[in-house]
Amino acid sequence: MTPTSEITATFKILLIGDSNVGKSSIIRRFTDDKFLSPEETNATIGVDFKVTMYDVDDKRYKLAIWDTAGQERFRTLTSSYYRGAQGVILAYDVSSRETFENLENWIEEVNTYCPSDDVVKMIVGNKIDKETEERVPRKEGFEYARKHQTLFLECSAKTKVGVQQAVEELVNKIIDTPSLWRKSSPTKGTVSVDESVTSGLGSGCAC
Ligand SMILES: Nc1nc2c(ncn2[C@@H]2O[C@H](COP(=O)(O)OP(=O)(O)OP(=O)(O)O)[C@@H](O)[C@H]2O)c(=O)[nH]1
Repeated sequence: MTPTSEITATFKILLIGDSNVGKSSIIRRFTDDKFLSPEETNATIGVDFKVTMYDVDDKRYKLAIWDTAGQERFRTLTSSYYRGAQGVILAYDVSSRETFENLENWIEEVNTYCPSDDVVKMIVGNKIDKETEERVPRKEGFEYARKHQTLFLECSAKTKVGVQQAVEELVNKIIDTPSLWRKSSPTKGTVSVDESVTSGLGSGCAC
């Protein structure tokens, strides 16, 4: 595939979920194919984001993936995180039932800030490499996602399993739902993007 350098659209994707479930690690694995050891990771403060390209069907999409703090005290300006987002990944840690149960609060937050028709949601159970008897069964995660009409996948940022698939499945769903991102642009014949996506980029740290 030789995608043109023209960007068809920019998508804003948000990762939310309890502290320590591995949101930053999922993003780092997806964008840099790296995993940092526990000693090397720090809690996210406020919000951070990474920008990466996604090529599919000879088209190029720009992904701005926002990494939000799980810790309440580091969460500020919550409503602005959601502005202009087309996709939200709600992450939990399969080895921590508490983080799974707290999805209820995160779903509520998404529903408060994003009308359900405006955003594609995906629930992701991370850390499947961890062997623990308390593991939240895959079936339970799947059923929960079905109840809330979201996509669902399990993954491990550590071993890489499922990470790329999770992000790509979400993005493909956004691409397949043009009403989420297309603004009519009859004269140019190209897609323009909600300006709040790109204006949000200016306020973050592109590290
Ligand atoms: N075993 C295992 N550990 C992981 C995995 N993903 C992340 N971790 C570890 O879990 C810890 C938390 O990871 P982070 O990516 O910082 O978690 P976070 O959700 O971004 O945390 P906040 O920034 O506080 O919201 C770190 O010690 C990571 O090394 C995984 O897939 N498997």
